[in-house]
Amino acid sequence: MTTHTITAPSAVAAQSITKTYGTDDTQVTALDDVSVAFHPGDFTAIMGPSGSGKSTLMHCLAGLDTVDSGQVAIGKTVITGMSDHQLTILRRKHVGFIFQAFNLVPTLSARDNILLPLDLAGTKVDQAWFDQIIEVLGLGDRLAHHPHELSGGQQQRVAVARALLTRPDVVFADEPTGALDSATGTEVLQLLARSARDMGQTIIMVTHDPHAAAYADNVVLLKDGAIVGRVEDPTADTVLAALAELGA
Ligand SMILES: Nc1ncnc2c1ncn2[C@@H]1O[C@H](COP(=O)(O)OP(=O)(O)OP(=O)(O)O)[C@@H](O)[C@H]1O
Repeated sequence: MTTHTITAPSAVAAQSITKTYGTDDTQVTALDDVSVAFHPGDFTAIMGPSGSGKSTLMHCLAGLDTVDSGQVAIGKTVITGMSDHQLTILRRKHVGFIFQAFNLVPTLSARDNILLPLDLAGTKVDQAWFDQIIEVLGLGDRLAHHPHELSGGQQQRVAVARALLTRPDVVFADEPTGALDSATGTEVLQLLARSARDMGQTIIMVTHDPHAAAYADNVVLLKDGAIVGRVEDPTADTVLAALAELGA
């Protein structure tokens, strides 16, 4: 694999990325010359009105979608221009995902779901790290259970464990509490905040919920495919005010 290194100490960085969908009069500029860097150990929320480009940005940063121009780097590796195969391998080792719908494999136990990315990457489990994550997430007595035997919150904790186990450069969380009741959602958000604070995990979370964003260290605000602001040390109130200013 050909890799290029960049000097910036970012976990993830985008340099002048542009992404359009469609052609001619149906053309939509989903991302318009976006540059942004996410520092190691930071928990960042991406917010903005519907259609502002949040999902597109996350997909481009994660190497799930290509950019028209500009560059994306994960860790020290520029991923722009990589083949699908190269991206798949890179994602297995360097990126974790947490989705609203959990995306667990129904036929596998919680333990095997958590170990799946390591198995796919052919990497040996770091048992001490596994034990620590399981303890922090309170999953010790649930490891033999299958997803349908777990509550929504437990399933999402399994998804969080799966995302953290490879010690990825970055975890992308897409509305991770969208399918959870508010108490369980709070628990998952606290775990994410803790994994950033205590484990140095970089987390980028797309959310519509100002209360969820308040668990992040900072919020990046998108509008019409461009970054239009940031909220540092957000609270639900400061995020709501910033969104109101955007007309969201
Ligand atoms: N596959 C696609 N084909 C055509 N247009 C698309 C595609 N994906 C996204 N878009 C358009 O790109 C723009 C940004 O979409 P995106 O899904 O990134 O926004 P978002 O902020 O995540 O929205 P939401 O909050 O509603 O999920 C929108 O105008 C959308 O219609």
